Amino acid sequence: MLFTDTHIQGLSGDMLPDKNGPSAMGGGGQGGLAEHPSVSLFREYLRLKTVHPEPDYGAALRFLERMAKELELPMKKVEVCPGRVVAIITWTGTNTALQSVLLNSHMDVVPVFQESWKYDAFAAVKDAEGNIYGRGTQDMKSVAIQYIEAVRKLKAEGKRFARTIHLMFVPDEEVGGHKGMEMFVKHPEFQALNIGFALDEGLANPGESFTVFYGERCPWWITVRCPGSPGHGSRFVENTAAEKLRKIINSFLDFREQEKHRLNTSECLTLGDVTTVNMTMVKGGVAYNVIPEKMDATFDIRIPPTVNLQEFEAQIQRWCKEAGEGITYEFAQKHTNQDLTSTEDSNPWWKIFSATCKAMNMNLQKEIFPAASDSRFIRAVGLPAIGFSPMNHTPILLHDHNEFLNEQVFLRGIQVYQELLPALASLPAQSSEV
Ligand code: MET
Ligand SMILES: [Zn+2]
Ligand SMILES: [Zn+2]
Repeated sequence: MLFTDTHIQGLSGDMLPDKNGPSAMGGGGQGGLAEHPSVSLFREYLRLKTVHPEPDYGAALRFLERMAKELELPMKKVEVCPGRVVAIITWTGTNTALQSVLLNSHMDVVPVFQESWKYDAFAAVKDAEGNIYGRGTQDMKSVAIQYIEAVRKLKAEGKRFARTIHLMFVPDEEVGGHKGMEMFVKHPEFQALNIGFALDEGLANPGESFTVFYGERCPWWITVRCPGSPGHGSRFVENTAAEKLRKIINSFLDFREQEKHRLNTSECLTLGDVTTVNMTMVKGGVAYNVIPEKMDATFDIRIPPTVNLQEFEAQIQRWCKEAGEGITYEFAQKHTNQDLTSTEDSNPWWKIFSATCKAMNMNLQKEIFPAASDSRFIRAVGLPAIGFSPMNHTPILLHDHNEFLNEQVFLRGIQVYQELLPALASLPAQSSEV
């Protein structure tokens, strides 16, 4: 469906919460048309520097407090560890005995290489086509604002649903979630939310379809350490670290080549169905003419749910053994839960989610999420979760230079949640709940 100017204006008119609401934050717009207040709000959130390595979570939390106030909903803050706060805005349902719907988003974003960007990555510049540039436009500040704006609209219409809806904003997803969702799912406050189903981030789709994710690859971040004999750089020293490192790199990257070939020669495979391996750091050495006593290589490996993880680790052990004496490895990230969320009609949450999308003429492509999101921690505690960011006709640019999202695609996403939330939050009581 396409927006017309009238339609956008119509939406904006009744979405103005008050004079001090997001409309006051305005920011131009094209061709003399006032910018939609939801777009202005999105751009404001993009300008908050929640970027690693030192995200300004304070700014994000102040922003969210303001949102909760505007929505007239309570916001709870749970400090999972020092300086790491999870914020939850709750719209309580009429039947609190029922399980709730979780709308999750992370507040943090990854760093940028500013020299390679067309615009300041934290200025949220909008070009003449309505493309909004900024770190987090796709990953995933858009989704956070879409949740908020959909709830704002539904509340303004006087709606109320049986099930409670929680809007959750978590820190540190981009650095592994250890001080964020991984900790929070074990917290009593998480249990207390009584969640039945979760939505979290997905990926853009360049075509007309929308991609939805029912599982994820397991991220393994591994550093392999190769010890060796030191000596003068002019000699043929035996047992050097570099010789071992070369074999390690060859084993890992040969496997990378095989998997790449498998993906490229099979029509039915997507990135989420094969194992990727990338060497992301190499360390070692002190001087030109000193053979070092150790060298390290770090790999980012993503393993699909179909792979046997014990066998995969045994393969890594063989590679290390074959490369020489004394090689060790350690993990900075080793997720092992391979649970999937059912996309059969026997899963009532999936059934209502997919039927609601279908009713909006949205075509869904089901895939395994090739990267990792906080959904993996939600699934690991036994809850169903779907990764979904309503962005079609959009190139996949997360973590990339010039990440952008078009304002019309963004606004359409709010309408998508305006349909999805009532459907999910009105799902009748299930036999497991009574
Ligand atoms: C492995 S932790 C997740 C960080 C980020 N979302 C990624 O996929 O790289
Ligand atoms: Zn993300
Ligand atoms: Zn990311």
